[in-house]
Amino acid sequence: MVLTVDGLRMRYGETDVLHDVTFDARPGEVLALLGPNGAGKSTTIEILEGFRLRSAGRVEVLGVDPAAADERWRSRIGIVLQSWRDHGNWRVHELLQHLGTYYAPYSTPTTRRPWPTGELLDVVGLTAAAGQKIKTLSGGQRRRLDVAIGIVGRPDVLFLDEPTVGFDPEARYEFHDLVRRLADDLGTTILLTTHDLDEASKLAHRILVLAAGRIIASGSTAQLTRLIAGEDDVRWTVDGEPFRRSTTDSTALVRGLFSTYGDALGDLEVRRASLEDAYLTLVREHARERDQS
Ligand SMILES: Nc1ncnc2c1ncn2[C@@H]1O[C@H](COP(=O)(O)OP(=O)(O)OP(=O)(O)O)[C@@H](O)[C@H]1O
Repeated sequence: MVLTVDGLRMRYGETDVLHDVTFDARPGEVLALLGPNGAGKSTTIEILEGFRLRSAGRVEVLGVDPAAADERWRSRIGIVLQSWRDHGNWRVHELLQHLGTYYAPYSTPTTRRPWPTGELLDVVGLTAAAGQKIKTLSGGQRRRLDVAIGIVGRPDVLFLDEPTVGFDPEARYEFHDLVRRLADDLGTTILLTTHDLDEASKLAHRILVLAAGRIIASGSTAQLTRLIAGEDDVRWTVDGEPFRRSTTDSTALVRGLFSTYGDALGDLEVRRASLEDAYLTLVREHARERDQS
């Protein structure tokens, strides 16, 4: 396993913000951590990055406890922080070239470090902005630079905290493509947090839903949507009069409608349950249970 998290707990002062969080990740797996504000996503990711000391539990990243990790371990970890604000007067390619030098001693025959600047600029779509000063970049270009900084050392594990905030649709599409290539072609294991359910659904092999410091569900998009009963929303008209029903078996319902109404049936619409429905149901049910206990 590339990531192993077992019984992770985190307490700030008197408040427990992570209770018994357990999950793992295989090489090349993309995991998305979803959850409402304050659920503990950033805290979890910061513990895995070695930036926060946990209160209890076992955590291993590439077989090493991040709390006791050395520079060699750090050279294999990529982190995309919220936004790079330093070095405004540096040019994009200069900064990447400079940061890349830190990784050179950790190059191996199988993983050449750092990523050559020209290739990296191309991969993140910043070739045209290579000579620009960082302070002149647009918000989206800055975010692409953040991603480039995160992967300049060709990490084995990449942590992305809300990576596409502020991206336009094209930048988002390209970023998704990049994440998929990192995972599929290079075997990079990726843990990302996002509030964008569509993003989680497109990118992640597995989604972990975190609510109030606990993982309340995990699985692929299809598995999570299947967890929720009474999901599909079916609408139709009979002689112009509208009807609507929720059902777990829309195929059987539609078959019945055709046999009962034949040609009088119109405007048939079946809306499959989405990850959003599943997510909202899970989080609301969990909040209700907590309020009752
Ligand atoms: N340094 C800190 N000291 C005390 N409490 C903190 C600290 N950092 C975070 N918290 C609390 O821990 C809880 C989890 O916060 P965290 O930032 O991990 O959530 P999150 O899921 O990333 O939220 P968001 O979606 O809003 O980014 C919150 O209740 C937050 O107020």
